[in-house]
Amino acid sequence: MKIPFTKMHGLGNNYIYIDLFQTELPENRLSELAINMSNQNTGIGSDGMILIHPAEKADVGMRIFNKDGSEGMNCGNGLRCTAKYAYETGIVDKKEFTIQTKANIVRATVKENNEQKVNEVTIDMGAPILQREQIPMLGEAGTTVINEPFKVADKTLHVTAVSMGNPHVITMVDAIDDAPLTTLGPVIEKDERFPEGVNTEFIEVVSDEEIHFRVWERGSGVTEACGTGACAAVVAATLNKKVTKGKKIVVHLAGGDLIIEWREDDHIWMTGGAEIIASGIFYA
Ligand SMILES: N[C@@H](CCC[C@H](N)C(=O)O)C(=O)O
Repeated sequence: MKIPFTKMHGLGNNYIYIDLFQTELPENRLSELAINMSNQNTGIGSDGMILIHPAEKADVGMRIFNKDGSEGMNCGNGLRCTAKYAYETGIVDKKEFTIQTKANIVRATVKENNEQKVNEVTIDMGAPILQREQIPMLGEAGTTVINEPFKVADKTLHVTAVSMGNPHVITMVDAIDDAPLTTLGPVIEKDERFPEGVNTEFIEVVSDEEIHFRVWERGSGVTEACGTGACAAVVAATLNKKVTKGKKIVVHLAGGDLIIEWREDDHIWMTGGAEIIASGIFYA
């Protein structure tokens, strides 16, 4: 099989994008394709694979597969790249349009530079989900998980759990560089209290408008950035009274900055860049 692809990144969180408006892929090989394309030695090398496809209820659809072949429900950086691709290739012919993911339908707004290239995308990501059983996380149904003691390995963390359509567990630390990302990230990802696995974030809240952020992603490990994670981090910081709802927060990720705003109507808005790296043919 010869598969045309475009590799794109949002703050270094990089995926192989396949345009299903142009190409067909067999459903039963998607997971294997994601694993093979993501391999940096025998594939293209990436954090996973994203399919851009026609959607029934939105202008365009997006599906995300992690590096290990598992399918995610949502991807913030992927949404901004999908928006850029859809606008620049003419899949959509307006600057505000909708994108359907497995989790929900979001609204994207693209901004162009002088060369008619999209250099900034804002997404209304919708409202966060806080009910424990909807994250999902084991424990008493109907409760929320805010600064809850969580024993893991020989440590007790205090975690806040948020779903942005995909599950996130956030721990606040005093110094981001000392966060136990690579030691506890893989352990928490597979912890049985998260029956569907979890994306693990450590954050250092610097002020009412600034957060440092590092992530261990479910299915992909350490990545440079996670858009849904940055949204979840701002929700967690707000619930823990470290930042104020309604303010624009700069989230510093390893690959760059995102502006996140949790508005009074409960919707979270994410603004940041999206870049094309390369395009070509993958021989599967
Ligand atoms: N990098 C993404 C999230 C990708 C999916 C995640 N690993 C999951 O399995 O939930 C983002 O930018 O949000």
